[in-house]
Amino acid sequence: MSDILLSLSGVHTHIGPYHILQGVDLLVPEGGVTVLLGRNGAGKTTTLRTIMGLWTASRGDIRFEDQVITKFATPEISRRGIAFVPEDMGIFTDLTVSENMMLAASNGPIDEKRLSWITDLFPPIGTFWKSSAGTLSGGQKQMLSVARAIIEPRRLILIDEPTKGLAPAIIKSMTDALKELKETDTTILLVEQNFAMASSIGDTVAVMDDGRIIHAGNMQELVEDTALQEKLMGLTLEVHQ
Ligand SMILES: Nc1ncnc2c1ncn2[C@@H]1O[C@H](COP(=O)(O)OP(=O)(O)OP(=O)(O)O)[C@@H](O)[C@H]1O
Repeated sequence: MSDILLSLSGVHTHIGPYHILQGVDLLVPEGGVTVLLGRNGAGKTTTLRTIMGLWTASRGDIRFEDQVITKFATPEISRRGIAFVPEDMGIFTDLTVSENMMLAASNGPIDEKRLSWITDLFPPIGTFWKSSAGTLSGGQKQMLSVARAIIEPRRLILIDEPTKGLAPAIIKSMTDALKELKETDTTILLVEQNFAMASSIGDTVAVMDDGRIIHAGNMQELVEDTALQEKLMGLTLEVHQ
């Protein structure tokens, strides 16, 4: 079995008076892609935000590598090598693509070799380097958002629905880029509702509903087990095939 890079055990998160995560148990093995599936409102984004310290778990433990990080502040979590690509992409639309990238590089100047790898991965980053990020298409903004997150090497990247609202050709470019990223030392925890995309890239899968994980296992097993798919799909998943 692979080593576990990140684990959540019995994690509860309250947002104001609302009890959103109700005992999340999740294991993210080191290397490859873990996909988090589930219907709208299941708690996927809240799970990512809780890992990142943007919400603080009211109960339970989050362990990253050999440390409990549950109560760490977001900058500390980020320093340990976890990056977050939020659903709204979090880019600065008034700044140029290059300024967006420079601001994302917290350890000083951008490493040229890494930047050239990133522009190979996402060609629009190079093409529109001097353009305002606000003028990019939805797919290009999404690419910029992922590019910012990986401007420095990361141990783990949390990506929230990177294909939402994108055209099929752009979904393919994004999927190809994430496949290449997963061949590096970066582990990916991906929230994705597009099962065709999720199953083409995922190694392990967890399905959420009502603030809990209701299924966890190998992605290939879920792909082959149509009865289980139907049971989970009926409950939670949108299938785009
Ligand atoms: N800031 C907030 N204040 C109050 N309730 C919230 C807040 N953020 C999320 N929630 C609620 O928490 C629940 C889980 O939301 P979350 O965004 O984690 O779900 P999700 O699985 O990511 O769904 P989606 O695919 O729609 O983003 C929902 O019922 C949502 O309304």
